Amino acid sequence: MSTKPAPVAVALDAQDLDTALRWAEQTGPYVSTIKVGLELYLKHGAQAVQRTREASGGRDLFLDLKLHDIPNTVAGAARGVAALRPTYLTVHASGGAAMIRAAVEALPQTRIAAVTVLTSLSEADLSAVGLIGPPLDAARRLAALAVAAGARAIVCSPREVAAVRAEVGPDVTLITPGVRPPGAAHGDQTRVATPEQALADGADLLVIGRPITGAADPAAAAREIGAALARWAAPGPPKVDDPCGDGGESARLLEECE
Ligand SMILES: O=C(O)c1cc(=O)[nH]c(=O)n1[C@@H]1O[C@H](COP(=O)(O)O)[C@@H](O)[C@H]1O
Repeated sequence: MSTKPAPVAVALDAQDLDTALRWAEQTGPYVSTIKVGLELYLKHGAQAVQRTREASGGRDLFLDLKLHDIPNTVAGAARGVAALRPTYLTVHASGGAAMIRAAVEALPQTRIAAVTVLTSLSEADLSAVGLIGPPLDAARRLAALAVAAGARAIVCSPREVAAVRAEVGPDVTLITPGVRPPGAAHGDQTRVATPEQALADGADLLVIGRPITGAADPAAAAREIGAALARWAAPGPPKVDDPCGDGGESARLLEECE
């Protein structure tokens, strides 16, 4: 059993601070990072960040505020959270180059992470909002734009991470939500893959919420995911789980065996 923190950001998506604190404490030993997002931050603010970080044992902080506004406002918002010293802060890449650069310049010690195409959106959802074509094309285009504007991290679906890696090179941190262990419910996520596949395709950090926090025992769930990733990283086959039980033929994407 591995107890080394896995490259996982556990999403503490709760409105109840005690619940978030419990999750942070339970999962902290097994994950590298805690993610505080809109649900917790808007209800409890900076104290939720400080307290969950403490409860996690001082894990890295991924502050997921998905800023998306004019450059001046985003710069001000980024400066407003500077005291929290987040490792990562998210902005929407579709806010454009000037907005991304404003965040980067406002918070030079933080890796500004540009969100490309939300993992909940299908190709049909995208075309309904006027983005015609496969999500992969938009993700690649937005990632290139964001990195050129100074973003040092990109958030994308694990389905697109290999193409995004090819686009932005080795030095950018690639973060993938939409990660589901074999058999886990997808919920509102559409473009998903397994933790092992996401790493195999080049992800540096996996964002995982409900498969951990929705488990009867979040500590055990986080530990199990970490152990599976450690097994995967160990030398020798097999390298990718076989959730379909077909010898790996359709192991690449979970939906192919559902
Ligand atoms: O920026 C994010 O973290 C993010 C981007 C994205 O495209 N999709 C996405 O699900 N997320 C976040 O990742 C987490 C995923 O949670 P689960 O679906 O419960 O694993 C949530 O906190 C989302 O806000």
